Order: sequence, then structure tokens, then C-alpha cells
Amino acid sequence: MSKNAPMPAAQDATARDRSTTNPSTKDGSTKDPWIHSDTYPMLRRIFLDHGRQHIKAYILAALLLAIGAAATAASAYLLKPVLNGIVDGEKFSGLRLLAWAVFGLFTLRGIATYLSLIVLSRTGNRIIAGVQSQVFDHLLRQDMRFFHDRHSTDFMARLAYAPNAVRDTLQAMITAFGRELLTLIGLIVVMFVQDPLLAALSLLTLPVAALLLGRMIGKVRKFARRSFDGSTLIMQTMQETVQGSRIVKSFNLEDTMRARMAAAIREVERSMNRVASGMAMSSPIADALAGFAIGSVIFYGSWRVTIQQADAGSFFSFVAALLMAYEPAKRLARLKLEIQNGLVGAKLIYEVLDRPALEMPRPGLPKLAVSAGRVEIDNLRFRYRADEEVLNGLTLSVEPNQTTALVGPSGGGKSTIIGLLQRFYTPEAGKIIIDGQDIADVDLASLRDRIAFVSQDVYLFRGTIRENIALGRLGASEEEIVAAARKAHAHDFIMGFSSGYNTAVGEHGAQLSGGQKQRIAIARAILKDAPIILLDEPTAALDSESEREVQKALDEMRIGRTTLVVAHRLQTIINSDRIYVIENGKAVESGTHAQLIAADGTYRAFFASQFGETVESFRVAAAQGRP
Ligand SMILES: Nc1ncnc2c1ncn2[C@@H]1O[C@H](COP(=O)(O)OP(=O)(O)OP(=O)(O)O)[C@@H](O)[C@H]1O
Repeated sequence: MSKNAPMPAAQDATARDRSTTNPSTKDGSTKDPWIHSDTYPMLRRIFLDHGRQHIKAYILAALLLAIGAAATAASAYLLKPVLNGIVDGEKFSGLRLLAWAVFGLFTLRGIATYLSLIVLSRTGNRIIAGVQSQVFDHLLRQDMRFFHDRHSTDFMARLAYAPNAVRDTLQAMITAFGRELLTLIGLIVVMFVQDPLLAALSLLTLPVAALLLGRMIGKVRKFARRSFDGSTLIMQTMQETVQGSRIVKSFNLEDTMRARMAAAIREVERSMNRVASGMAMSSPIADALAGFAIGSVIFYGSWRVTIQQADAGSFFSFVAALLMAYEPAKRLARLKLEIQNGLVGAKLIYEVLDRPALEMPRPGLPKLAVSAGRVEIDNLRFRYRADEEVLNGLTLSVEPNQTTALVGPSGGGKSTIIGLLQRFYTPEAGKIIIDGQDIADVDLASLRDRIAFVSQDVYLFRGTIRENIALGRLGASEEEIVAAARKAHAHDFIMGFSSGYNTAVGEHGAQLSGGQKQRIAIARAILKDAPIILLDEPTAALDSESEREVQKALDEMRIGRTTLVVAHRLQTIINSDRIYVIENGKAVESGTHAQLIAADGTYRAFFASQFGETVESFRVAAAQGRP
């Protein structure tokens, strides 16, 4: 995949993945791109992206490995004078020297291998750290669509698995070239020096080995990918079972989850077995061919030594070199398979890295300057999916120091408006203007800086209550945090915990009640002290006591700011300065509660269906003194 190539769309499920990355060829046959993609361009890219900056370390490792390789070849070569010395009855002292030399060579090889392993491991670990940061950094710059299209475990699996694969690929290549290949070349040179004809005969087996191993490669790559997909499914099922444990228990879904998990585990097991057998196949192929080569050499060589009186020392040295060459040759053959395995991991990373980072900071854009805080939405069009227009020409305005409510049937596009105001997505057409500035043309961080958002789904991060509130404004003092918690009506319940602000919130705030979580989220938003507030009314799921507390907090937060609220509560709706009815992606009516009831249109029907058109509801509205 080239650096700018588009990445396959979705990876969150095995089936979906294959459907998007498995195009049919013109002749109708399906080719798996995981098998047929270009190995060498990928290796080159891995090297350029991750290996190049560590080139010195890799050269050092390769040199150390080369020393080891030279020591191996030299020790094979030394066997000739040893054997000839014995046969010719040379002095023992000369032979003793040779024995010391062999000892020295092997020790040298051991030390060189040890040092090279240290260098390779450290460099490899640095690469892993670098790749993990790089991928994470890239994730942070993706737009919301990217996150919606994927399961969160997909990223976790990629980050856990893929950087290791990149490291292993680089490591395997360096070891292969630095040690195995050089050892093999050295030993082949020894073989040719000792007996050129025999050496040439032995090498004839190599093309056969290459051909047979080539067949294994495609399989290894295909099943390595499947095994990754299966692992992701295992993580997904695990995560959903843990996070949804209440629902799993309450709906007796244990068997369903067990069956899902079993299917994923089976898929991984099967794929891993296929990968393992593909990798293992290199052994019998290499063994059989080596046995054939060695047998032939012994047959022909012993005939030459015994019948033709050839040099026994050369033959002995040759056989030693041939035997020693077998292991590196086998490892080199296996390397091709290992690299295919590693390339699957590299591909997982490049799929993420090659997707354009749509939220990359654009230098030179002015910062949003909010003075009054007037928001105008002009003829906005937006769709998530090609076939469903969610907003089609939405126009509305949100006045400073007022609360504007969005009401309307479910799926009408209210939350989408809140998302577009924060530039979570890019509209197809239309504009959003804040105090005269088109938000598309301002620095993204400055826009989000000026907006405080409280949603229905509260998200608390790992850590304590204090840490969670403090995320509202980095560097906030203890007093500011406590003041925000007081305004959010959270201080009292926080102080009720024995650890106070140091109480851990648990994963996603699991150790707190719904209302408590909401108030912490509101404190976080209050601390941000932004002039524009967006609320996806966060009280819908609360009991009336919590709702009252949260509502008080929200009311305080709104004072003196521009507030746009997706309203579900009767009180919020009728107390709003202006109400927009959003239906089918358009603002179909607007006005105060009393005006809209009087108009007797969509709002009145909606209101009646939601709250019942009671005398009481009108009375409440009248009591607010609205026109
Ligand atoms: N991430 C998404 N991908 C695809 N479609 C989406 C996505 N989010 C929302 N939609 C669709 O967009 C439409 C508008 O959704 P939105 O959440 O804005 O409605 P809403 O008015 O806020 O609804 P509710 O009152 O139920 O919260 C719906 O048809 C919904 O299915």
C-alpha cells in the first residue's frame, strides 16, 4: 500500500473487513489482497518509516552478527588442517593450537550474538514505543466518523499486536541478513574452496526448497490476518460482557455471550493452527532436502576419498560446512514465512496511519473570538450515510444570554446539530457562524475551547473525582475545582465519601450513581468556563431528586451564557427563551412555548404527545409570564 493510498473502510468485524478488502478480479475470482499485496514495497516502507532512524544500531547489530557468521565459517574451515594434521601425524602442539582457535571462535560467536541481541531488543522496543505513540497520535486527529465506524477493541488489538509485528519483521530481517545469510555465504565459500563440484551439487536443492516454501507463504499470511480478526472479536466480546454485565445478567445473556466467545475463540484457534502448520512445514521440507543433499554428498565424497584417494581433510571440512549451513539455510527459509506474518501486523498499522487525519491542526487559521456569543446556523445540510439526509437546509439562531431549546421527534437530528457545532463532522453545505466567524475557518481547538458540552452519556475517565473535574481546565487550582463542584451541586455528596475528592470513580464512573456522574460532568463543564453551552439534556435518565440537583446545577451554569439545549424536560422546554422544533432535519417551527401552543402546529401536537395537553401544562406556561 502506498503512503497515500486510501485505506480499507472498516475493520470492526471479520466479515465486514473481508467484504471491504476483498475485491473481485475481472475474471471473477476473488483475490485476497493480504496475500497478493506487495511484500517488498511494504518491507521497504517499514524500513524507511521505522528502521531508518535506528540505522546506526542496526548496522552495529549486523556487524556483530557478521562477526558471529565469520567465526562459524572459520571454525568449519579449520577442520581441514585439524583432520589432515591427525591423518598426517603432525605434532600435537599444532593441533592443540587449532583446538584453542576453535574454542576462541565459538566464544567470539557467543559474545557477538549476545551483544547483537541486546542491541536488537533495545532498538526493537524503541520502535514499538514509537509506533504506539505514532498510531495513538494519529487516532487523536481523526474525526468522529472514524470512531463511529469501528469497535473500540479494534484499536486496542492493533496497538497491542501490530507494533510487535513491525519490530519482529525488522529484527528478523536484520538477523537474517546479518547472521544467517552471511553465515550461509561464508560456509558456501568454504564448501566451494574445499570441493567446488560437490558444493555446486549441494546447492541444486535450493531452488526446489524455494518453490515448495513459496506455496506456504500465502496461507500463513491469510491465516495470520484471520487470527488477528478473531482476537479482536474475543476482545470485543470480553469488553461488551464486562461493560454490559448488568444487561448480560438481567437478560440471562450468558449463553449468548458464551456462544459468541466460543465462535471467536474457535476462529482464532483454527487460524493459529493453520499459521503454525504453515510455519512448521518449512521444517520437513528443509529436512528432507537437506537429508538428500547430505546423503548424496557422503555417497559421492566417500567414493572420491576411498577410491580416488582425494584429500580427506577437505572432504571432512566440506561436510562440516554443509552441516553447519543447514541451520542458517533453514532459518532463512522460515524467515520468509515470519516476514509474511509480520507484514500482516504492519498492514494493520498502515491502515490507520494512511487514513487522512481530518483534525490535523491547520496552521494560520485565526482563533475563534467569542464576544456576545451569537450562534447562527444557515441552511445546513449533512448526512452520515449516503442514502439518508439527516439535516436538509437547517436554519436557526441562538441568541446570547438566552436558552434556546431544540425539541422534536426522536431521530430528527437534534444531537447531530450539537455535534456539528463542535465540528465533530463536516457539513455537506451551509454554515455555522459564531459572532460573525464561520466555524469552518477558525482554529478547531479554539472553537472547542469556547464551548462547554454536557451530554446524556456521561464519560468519566480512570482516576479520582478531582482528576475528572480538573479535566475541564488543565491547571485549575484546588479552589476552582471545589467551586465548580459546589456550583454543580456535587460538593456535598463528594464530601460524603470517606476519600472526598480523592474517591476513585471506577471504570466509566461505575462506582458512582447516574446523578453523581452527571454532576461531576457538569462540574467539569463549569470549570471550563466557556461562553457557549451545549446540553444534550442530561437529566432524562435520572430520578426526580437527582434531576432536581442536576437541574439546579445546569441553571446556574447557564447564567450569562449562550445555551443551546436538546430539551426533553417539560420545565426546560417551557422555560426556554426560544424553542425550535426539529423534524426531518429542518427547523419547522420556532417561538416561545406560549407562541407555539397558540400557533397550534407541529409543536402543539408534539407537546401533547409527549406531556399530554393538560390544562396544567398551559397553566405552568402562563405562570412563567410568557407572552
Ligand atoms: N454515527 C451515526 N452514523 C450513522 N447515522 C447516524 C449516526 N448518528 C445518528 N445517526 C442517524 O442520524 C439521524 C439523526 O440522529 P440524531 O441523534 O441527531 O437525532 P436526535 O434528534 O438527537 O434523536 P434523539 O432525540 O432520539 O436523541 C438518525 O436517523 C440516526 O439514526
